[in-house]
Amino acid sequence: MPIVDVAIDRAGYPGREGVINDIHFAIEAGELVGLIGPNGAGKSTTIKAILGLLPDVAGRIQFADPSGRVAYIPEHPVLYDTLTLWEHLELAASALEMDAETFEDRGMRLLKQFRLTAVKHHLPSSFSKGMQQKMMLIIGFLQKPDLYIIDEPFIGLDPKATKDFMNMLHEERKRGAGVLMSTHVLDTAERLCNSFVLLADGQLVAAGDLDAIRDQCGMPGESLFDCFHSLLDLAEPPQGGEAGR
Ligand SMILES: Nc1ncnc2c1ncn2[C@@H]1O[C@H](COP(=O)(O)OP(=O)(O)OP(=O)(O)O)[C@@H](O)[C@H]1O
Repeated sequence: MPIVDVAIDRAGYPGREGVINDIHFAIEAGELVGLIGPNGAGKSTTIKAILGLLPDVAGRIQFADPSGRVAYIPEHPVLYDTLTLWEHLELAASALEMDAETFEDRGMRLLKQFRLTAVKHHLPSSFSKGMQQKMMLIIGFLQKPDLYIIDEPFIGLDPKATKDFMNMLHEERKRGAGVLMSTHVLDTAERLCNSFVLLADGQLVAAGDLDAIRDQCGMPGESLFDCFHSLLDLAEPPQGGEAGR
């Protein structure tokens, strides 16, 4: 059984119930699934549905281990103005009921890997965007979860940090963790993800590995970027002007 089997028939918000419809996919152990789609396609709504944050979800979201851990790393950092970086990690560790020795060891190692040891006792509210994002990633890695759900990790990270982050994620996948990662950076997604879920206008447009996506748009050998745009054109014919008539 996959780490999570997502079968959302319909989900949305109070007063806007059908934002996403018929979104079905699974995340297997060790998989990195890219959640791709234009602005407003329903990526964050899908993530919220999986996390159980929406009041009404028609369908079924089934975890292999219902008591397993899910680490959600949001696109926008969540910071406490008066806590230092290390205190943020301590807060996360205490919520996870992690023992002090494991926390100290893992926390220090992650600070080193993300090159933040020197600012351990600084306030993250004074950090750059990328440094704040690294802190959120560290909090995610601290948990060693069964499933990572990561919302757009690449925008704030510099190339070195991106590489370090991907290496760490690779190690976690070898351990058996699954990853769902929403991103607009399609060339990076093409290199890293072994499977894709393409959304447009709240619907699943295509899903599977790159070859399956290529088959679905009839473009063998093409890039994810080109397949994605071809599928979007099919899903949403141009509107207005001559083309829309
Ligand atoms: N809290 C909310 N209440 C009502 N509608 C919402 C809410 N959040 C999002 N929506 C609507 O749901 C639709 C999908 O939005 P969502 O945030 O899931 O898209 P997205 O694919 O994550 O977009 P982006 O790439 O811009 O982050 C949009 O039409 C948006 O206006």
